[in-house]
Amino acid sequence: MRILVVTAVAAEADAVLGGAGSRRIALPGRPRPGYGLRRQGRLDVLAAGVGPAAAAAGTATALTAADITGRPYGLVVSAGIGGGFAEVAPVGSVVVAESIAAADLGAETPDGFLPVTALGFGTDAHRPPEGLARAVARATGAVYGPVLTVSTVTGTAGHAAALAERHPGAAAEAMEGFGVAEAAAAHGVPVLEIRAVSNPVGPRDRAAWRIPDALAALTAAFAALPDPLPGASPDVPPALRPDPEEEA
Ligand SMILES: O=C(O)c1cccc(C(=O)CC[C@H]2O[C@@H](n3cnc4c(=O)[nH]cnc43)[C@H](O)[C@@H]2O)c1
Repeated sequence: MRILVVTAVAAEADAVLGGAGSRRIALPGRPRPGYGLRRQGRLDVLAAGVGPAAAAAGTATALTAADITGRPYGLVVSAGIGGGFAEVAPVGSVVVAESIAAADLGAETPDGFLPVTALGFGTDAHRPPEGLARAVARATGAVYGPVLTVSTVTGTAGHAAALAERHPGAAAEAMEGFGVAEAAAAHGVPVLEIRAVSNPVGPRDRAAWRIPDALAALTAAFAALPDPLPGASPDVPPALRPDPEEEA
């Protein structure tokens, strides 16, 4: 099964590839310097940029290109470093997402935050295949819990507490997972999110981020992935995929 791994920056893509050789693959469009797609074995690793919009654009481009060339992906993985909710996922730990939630997509009201679904629109969370996500968490020694996608890194204890209250059991936050998951869902491809914790979610202290340690944990997690992944769907060319409308 071909797997598309989407990171924000090149350092995270390097960590996923773990220092082993990779081949650069051309994608349609004009990726900015430092961003692009590299292939190593069953993994294609794309550094697509920071934030959910860049992540969705890059992921959708790679999925469409793969479909057109008749070599579709069977799984998409959003991967990188992230903030950890200290009680659940300390710095240096790895988190595999039970759910991928758009934590700041919605409206602020005098009575608090309303998710986009409460406004009558769209989706506010994607759920990775449970058996697969749990198996990956077991194999990598990761925490299995909700991962939040935010467009603004949390910088106060108060906001961290509000997020934890709205998302019981929240393990980590990062800035791309929901964008990757939206693109994967539009293509009918399952999604996972794997985050290595570089900093606690809370009061901003950029100097305390443990980025090298988190990148090393990300490398170890990808090295520990089972091959083949248990329960992952085999490649199915898009023309042969069931039409969900017909199935309903
Ligand atoms: O400066 C470096 O060497 C470096 C290496 C790898 C990654 C970075 C980044 O700054 C990546 C930004 C990326 O990190 C995620 N992230 C990390 N911590 C948090 C957080 O507390 N809240 C939200 N996002 C976080 C995020 O996904 C960004 O894309 C630098």
